[in-house]
Amino acid sequence: MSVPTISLHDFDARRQDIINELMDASMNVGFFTLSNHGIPLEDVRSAFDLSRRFFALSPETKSKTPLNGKNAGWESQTQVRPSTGTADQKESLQLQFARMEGLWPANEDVPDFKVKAERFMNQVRDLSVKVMECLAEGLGLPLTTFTEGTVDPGLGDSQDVLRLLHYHSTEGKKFGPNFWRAGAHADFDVLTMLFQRDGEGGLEVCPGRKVVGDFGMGATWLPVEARLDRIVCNIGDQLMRWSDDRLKSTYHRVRLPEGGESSGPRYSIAFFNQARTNTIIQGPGKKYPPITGGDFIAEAMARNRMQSAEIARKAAMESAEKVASQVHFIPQHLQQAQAAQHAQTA
Ligand SMILES: O=C(O)CCC(=O)C(=O)O
Ligand SMILES: [Fe+2]
Repeated sequence: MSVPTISLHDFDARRQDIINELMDASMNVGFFTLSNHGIPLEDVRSAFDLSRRFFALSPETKSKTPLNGKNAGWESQTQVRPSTGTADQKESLQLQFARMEGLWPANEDVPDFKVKAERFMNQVRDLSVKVMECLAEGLGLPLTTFTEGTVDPGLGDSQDVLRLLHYHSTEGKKFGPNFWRAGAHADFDVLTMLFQRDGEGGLEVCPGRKVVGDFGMGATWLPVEARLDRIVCNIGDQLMRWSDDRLKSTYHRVRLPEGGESSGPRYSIAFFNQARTNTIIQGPGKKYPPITGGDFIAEAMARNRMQSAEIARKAAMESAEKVASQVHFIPQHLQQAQAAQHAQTA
C-alpha cells in the first residue's frame, strides 16, 4: 500500500475517473496527494514566504497574538498529543475566516499579512470545494452536502483553519525516545490540504482505522514525499463520521530528522475544512447520532484531554513502579515489626 497521487488535469472531462480515484484512496488509505491542482506554484511559494516572515519575528512580537481556546493565534511547543504525552517540536500560527479580532499579525510586523493569508485561504478553500463535491458524489450524496456544511454563506460561523507550521531545526539537539515534530494523531476536520516544501519530509501515515474516534494504531507507517508542487490531502474524523466510516480518517505523524537527513527547519501549511458551528453531521445510514460541527470539535478536544490524562496517569504509575523496584524502602515501624516477627518465628 502507498499514498496515491491523483492528477486533476482536465478536471471537467475526467471528473468521473477522478471521483473513482479519490474514493478508492479515501476508502482505503485516507490520504492522497494532488498534482496538477491549479494553485500556481508562485502562490504556494508566497504563502511559505509569508509564514517564514512571521516565524522569523521575535517571540515577544509573535506572542502579541497568542493561541486562544478557539484554534486561532500563535503557540510554540504547547501542543501535547495524547498518543505521546510530549509536546510537538514546533511552533504554529492558526488563522480563520471568523473570530479573528486582535489575532492577525500587525501590518508593521509583516506587511499585508491578513490580505495575503486570506487570499491563499480562499484559493485552498475553492480547491477543497471541488474535492469535497467529488467525495459527496462518490458517496451518492447531494453534491453540496460537505461544502454547504463547511463553507460559511455569510453568517460568520466558519470553523475552517489555516495552520502555518514551523518545525525548528534539530541541529545539535538531543531528544528523548518519545519526541516528534508532530506526534501521531488523526485530524478532527472534514478534509485537510497540506503544503510541504521540496525535501522537507518526515510525514508518515498509518492506514487501517475502522471506526471513527478509535485511538488504536497499526504498526505500518507509509512515508509521504515532500514536494512543493503537490498537495497532501487527508480525510478527517468529521468526514469519517459523516460517511458512516466509509471514508477513513488516518493516523499520521511527523518524525524528527534521522541519520544523514537534513537537520534544518521544516515548514508546512495545513488547511482544515471543518463543519460550520451549526451544521448537523450525520451519515446517510445514521450509524452515529447527529452532532453539530461545534459540538464535534468540543467533544473531540475533551476526548483528547481524557486520553492525555490517561497517558500521564500510566506514565506516572510506570515511573512509580520503577522507583519501587529499584529502592527497597521499608518504613522504620515496619522494620521493627518485621524484626519482632522474625524473633518470634526464629
Ligand atoms: O506538517 C505536517 O506535515 C503535518 C501537520 C499535521 O498533521 C497537522 O497539523 O495536523
Ligand atoms: Fe494532522
